[in-house]
Amino acid sequence: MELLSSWCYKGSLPDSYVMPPETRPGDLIVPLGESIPVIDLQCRDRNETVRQILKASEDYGFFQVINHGVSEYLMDETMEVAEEFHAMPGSDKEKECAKDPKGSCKLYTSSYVYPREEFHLWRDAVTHPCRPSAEHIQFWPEKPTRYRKVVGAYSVELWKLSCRILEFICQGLGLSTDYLSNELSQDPKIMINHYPPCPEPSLTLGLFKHRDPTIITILLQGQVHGLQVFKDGRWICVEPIPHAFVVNIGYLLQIISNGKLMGAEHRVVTNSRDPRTTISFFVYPCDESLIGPAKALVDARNPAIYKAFKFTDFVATFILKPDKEALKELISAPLAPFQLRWRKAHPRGRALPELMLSWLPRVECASPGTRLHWVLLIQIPRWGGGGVVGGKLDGHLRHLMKGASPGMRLSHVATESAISREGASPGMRLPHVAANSALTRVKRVPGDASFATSAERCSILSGMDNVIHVMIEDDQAVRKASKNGEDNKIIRIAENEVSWRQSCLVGKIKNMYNEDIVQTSFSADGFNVKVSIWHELLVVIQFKYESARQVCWLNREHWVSRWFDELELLEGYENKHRVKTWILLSDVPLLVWSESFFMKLGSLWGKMLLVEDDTCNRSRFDVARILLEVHYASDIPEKVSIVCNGRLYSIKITIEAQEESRMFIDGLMPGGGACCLDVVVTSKENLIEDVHTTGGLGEAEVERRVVVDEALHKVSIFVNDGPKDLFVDDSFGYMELNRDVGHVWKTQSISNSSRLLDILIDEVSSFRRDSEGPNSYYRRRISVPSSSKHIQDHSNSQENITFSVEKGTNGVEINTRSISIVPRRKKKSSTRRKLLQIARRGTVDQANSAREIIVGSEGLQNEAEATFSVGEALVLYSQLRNRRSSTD
Ligand SMILES: O=C(O)CCC(=O)C(=O)O
Ligand SMILES: [Fe+2]
Repeated sequence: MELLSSWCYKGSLPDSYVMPPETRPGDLIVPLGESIPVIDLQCRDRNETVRQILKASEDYGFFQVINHGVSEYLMDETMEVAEEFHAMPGSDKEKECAKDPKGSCKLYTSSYVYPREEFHLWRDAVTHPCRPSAEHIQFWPEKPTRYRKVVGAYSVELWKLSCRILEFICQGLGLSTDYLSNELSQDPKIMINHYPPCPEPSLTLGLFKHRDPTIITILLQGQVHGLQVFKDGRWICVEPIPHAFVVNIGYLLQIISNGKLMGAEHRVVTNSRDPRTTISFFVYPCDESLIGPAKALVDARNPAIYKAFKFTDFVATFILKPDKEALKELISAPLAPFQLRWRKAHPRGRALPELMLSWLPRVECASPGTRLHWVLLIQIPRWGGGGVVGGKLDGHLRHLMKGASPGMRLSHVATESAISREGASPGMRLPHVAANSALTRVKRVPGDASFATSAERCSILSGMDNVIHVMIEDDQAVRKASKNGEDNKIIRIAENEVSWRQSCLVGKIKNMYNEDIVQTSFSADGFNVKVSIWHELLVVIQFKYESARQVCWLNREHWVSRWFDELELLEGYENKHRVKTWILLSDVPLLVWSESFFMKLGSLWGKMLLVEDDTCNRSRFDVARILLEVHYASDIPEKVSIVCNGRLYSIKITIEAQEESRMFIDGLMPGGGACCLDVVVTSKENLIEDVHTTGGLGEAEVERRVVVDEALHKVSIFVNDGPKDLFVDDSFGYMELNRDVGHVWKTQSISNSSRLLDILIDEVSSFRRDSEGPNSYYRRRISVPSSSKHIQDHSNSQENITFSVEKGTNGVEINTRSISIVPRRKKKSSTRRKLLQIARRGTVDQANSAREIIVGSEGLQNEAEATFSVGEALVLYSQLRNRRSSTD
């Protein structure tokens, strides 16, 4: 093995240096533009430095440091010595590097394994350990004569610099600052690389694309270009900056950080003009050190993706005898079966979600910006029968499912492709999939399986977290990958499996319609479409052909104005769609209680909009409230763990309210979650006083709410109460009433077989005391544009319906009607909760010239009951009307 620098100046590039085409640098002009971050270590604000370093380490795995404290004179001197060393005759270099019988100082060309190499690299290198210097310096070269002195001083300075940078990184990761200041970083080595000018730089490389097998590497790269970093499929040049150091995260730190930091891949290209000499300071662990993800960075949501191993074993498989399979075996954590997250609230109905487990892997797609969501449904035989529904299951996925947990049975896997509907028949005891896999909905039938308690489910689901990567690839790649039996952490989806999205639109149906109506109307217009529910207020409209979608899209004005509030192409919509969500955080340690903490925390899952005043002002510590904008409320975990001062704290997260969510008339969210009104509290004092006099609620239970929006939201309420025949489809009494009164309520049935109705009430109004005394009562006010004629018509009623006249809030006397209802039988369990929810919601007062209907109930002491009564009132009213028309 002859050193490159001994012969390279004569002649052309030998064949053994010509790389295979896919490895060659080819066009050597790598576009400038993006560059790796440059960080000033003299910055006074330590936290800012930490932030910059962490961000660069996450985004690039590379950064440059300036004002790092190492003397420029020493840097220059060391570079001179390095160049002088490589300029010496080969025989001298060999002699200078052979002083240690154990071979600690190594001189080689290309790589350690030159004789076994298929292709050689265009470089020479010398490397030796440098700490503790007393132990090693005796084996270092003595020529050039100042080698030991200068490189010795340089090693000391670089050691100090590396310790500083490691402390910054530890702090940024949330580890103790000395987490890496032990055997993990105690065995640094110097390597001096030399890349002579190369006759054919486009055909060969100075170093292959690689990750350093280090904790970090600090490189002095001199003035000659050559180093390139691979990011997002492109090569980025690392610009030489005079007297800066290039720092990169090594593979080992990637593992210790459990993948949070990136051990970025890089390579060295050569050039035909200038020799290039660089000095790497590799921060290595001691041989026997155990490497593995830091415990503090691992939890249920971030399961360990690596396992612990001995550094020597790593060196053996990564450097000495590179073997990808063996390396993977050595470092990869065993696969947990799959990641499951249980979605608490089903968007469409209370009874539906109970068995629904949503599986929302972190997704990596081939095309940036696309995001796939998977919903996975598991049926557990104990809780309901049923078989496997939808057979077309990705092989990898099926494999993953095996052994999920004894007793579990896979019933249904839905991807975004409409694959799994077949086989499901109405009435089947099948949980319902809707949220993320609109096309797989199976209609629920009353009397579905009885469901397990949440505690049972949670215990089954615990310990099953793992992250699955989903990729979209063309068919060929899929076939190839499955032949190779590739890592089943990656699920490959053939491009054609997702191309159906190109024939879809996504829309928000106007409140008075439902998906069945829209589907019928599309058919009437000659479009063969399938309309499926997606998220809470959205539908996906799938056309048979992309061209049909095109036609509809071009005519969208027409469609939108008739049926939809919004209509969009499906592709890309997922990333755009966002919902506002209030989040309650309980058990927050006081140690971290600050606005900035909450801002940071919320930003983990979406865009932080607001930290509630009470939280900022520390008016209460039992719970903190923040408002977030997220893609999916299900992106928010149920629990988050934070480490502070070395202690682990668990913060409980409750999704409290969601913009424009629907809720049942009893104040419950479909699915049993909390309700979601955004309303303005006009006066806290009033509210408290009012509530006091009802005798039902204590002051402490009344809570001020923050206004989300200037405008008051429309509120949708589901009514699931009332005589069956009146609550079917559009034929029930409400519609009648609405038409007469002037579209007071827009109604919507959810499904043909269901008695759930959706009533949109334009405005929710205040608790209002109408009179003093024992018979005082509170009313719920609903503003509607009503016809006074109609009201007059019915101003005398039997059946407990009475009408009265009141002053409008704008001072104009208008006709209003009060429907008094006999109080319902007292509701048991949830009444108090409802009451609290309503009470918290507070009052709304809005100047409104509209006529008003007040629905209250004498003797009723809470608005929840009154709310219930809306339905009842309407039923009574429509009965009354029916009777009247039959007597007419
Ligand atoms: O010489 C360079 O620019 C980079 C050297 C390098 O990547 C290494 O030594 O691992
Ligand atoms: Fe490297």
